[in-house]
Amino acid sequence: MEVIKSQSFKDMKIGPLIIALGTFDGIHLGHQKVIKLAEKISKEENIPSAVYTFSPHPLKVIKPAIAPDYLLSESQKIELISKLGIDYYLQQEFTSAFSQLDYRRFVEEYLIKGLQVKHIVVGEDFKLGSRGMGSIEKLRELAREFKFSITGIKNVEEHGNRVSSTLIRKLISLGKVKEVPEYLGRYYRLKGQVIHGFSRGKKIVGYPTANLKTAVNYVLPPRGVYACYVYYRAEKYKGIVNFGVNPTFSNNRYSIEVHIYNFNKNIYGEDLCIELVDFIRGEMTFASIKELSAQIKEDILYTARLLC
Ligand SMILES: Cc1cc2nc3c(=O)[nH]c(=O)nc-3n(C[C@H](O)[C@H](O)[C@H](O)COP(=O)(O)O)c2cc1C
Ligand SMILES: Nc1ncnc2c1ncn2[C@@H]1O[C@H](COP(=O)(O)OP(=O)(O)OP(=O)(O)O)[C@@H](O)[C@H]1O
Repeated sequence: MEVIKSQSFKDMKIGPLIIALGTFDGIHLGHQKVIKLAEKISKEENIPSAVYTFSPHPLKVIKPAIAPDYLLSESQKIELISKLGIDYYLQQEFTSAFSQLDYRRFVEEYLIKGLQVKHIVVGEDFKLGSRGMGSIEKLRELAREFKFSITGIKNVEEHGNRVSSTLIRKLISLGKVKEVPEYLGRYYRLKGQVIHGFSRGKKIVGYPTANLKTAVNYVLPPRGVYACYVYYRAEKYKGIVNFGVNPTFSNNRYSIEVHIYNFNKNIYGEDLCIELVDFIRGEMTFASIKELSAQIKEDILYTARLLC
């Protein structure tokens, strides 16, 4: 898959293309259906496929106060889209000027004249352009005028809920990580680099932990302990991760730290990916380090049985 990032795809002569359009933070079950259909049409018509997406998240520019944190880093998003067989990843830099572009000009100048788009796939309630004026009905009118095709996919739902990035963010922020795969299609994954903590884990508490500096500002679950799988250099391990400020100690600093089972390598500076499987307990303040260590021991035994 070719990755192209640009402020304007107006003059980018890479078409004709079949595109899936949207923000796509998560690549959840709804997104996957949209992208897979674009890929299928691309094969049938023998025209390359593209995912046309925006970065940063449009709300970071339009309404920063309510802009969400991310479900995916850029590299995770690119990897997932590439696995769906798409030919081009087109990342539109979402600037304030771009946010004011109305949907008609965007379609005409960027998609039709620029990229020579032949078919657009979106969700049926997708809204495009300045103030979200470009509904699927409006896009259908433009499709007739500019002679391209458009497919609006019926909402993918699970348990009566429309699958959306917003819903998945909410589940995570409520600690309901176990329910996430039903909408996301996989466990929620956070990627990061192992950095130095206070070096208390192994020496004082008795359990070594890898402190993670995340690749992006991920949506975070409530402070506490979670069962997880850990990926290190393509190997999968069981793990237990603590999100919090370690209130038992006085020098508080927010950290994401994971204890990997049966593992004793020095991995400072290396990349890890953790998959959140289940909530174990909230973060607690212990009267002594001995009590904290005893609780962690119990957490580790309990979590080992839970992960298979
Ligand atoms: C499974 C697990 C559970 C933890 N639970 C708590 C907790 O409830 N309260 C707390 O103060 N610290 C908790 N910790 C954090 C320890 O205090 C932490 O590992 C220690 O401070 C090491 O920090 P460092 O990596 O900065 O050296 C937990 C750590 C792990 C691995
Ligand atoms: N559940 C779904 N079913 C079908 N299509 C969907 C679904 N969710 C999103 N889409 C479509 O996938 C594309 C990308 O979605 P986008 O990221 O913009 O929205 P979203 O997942 O609903 O996120 P948010 O919750 O932030 O609105 C859009 O075309 C959108 O309409």
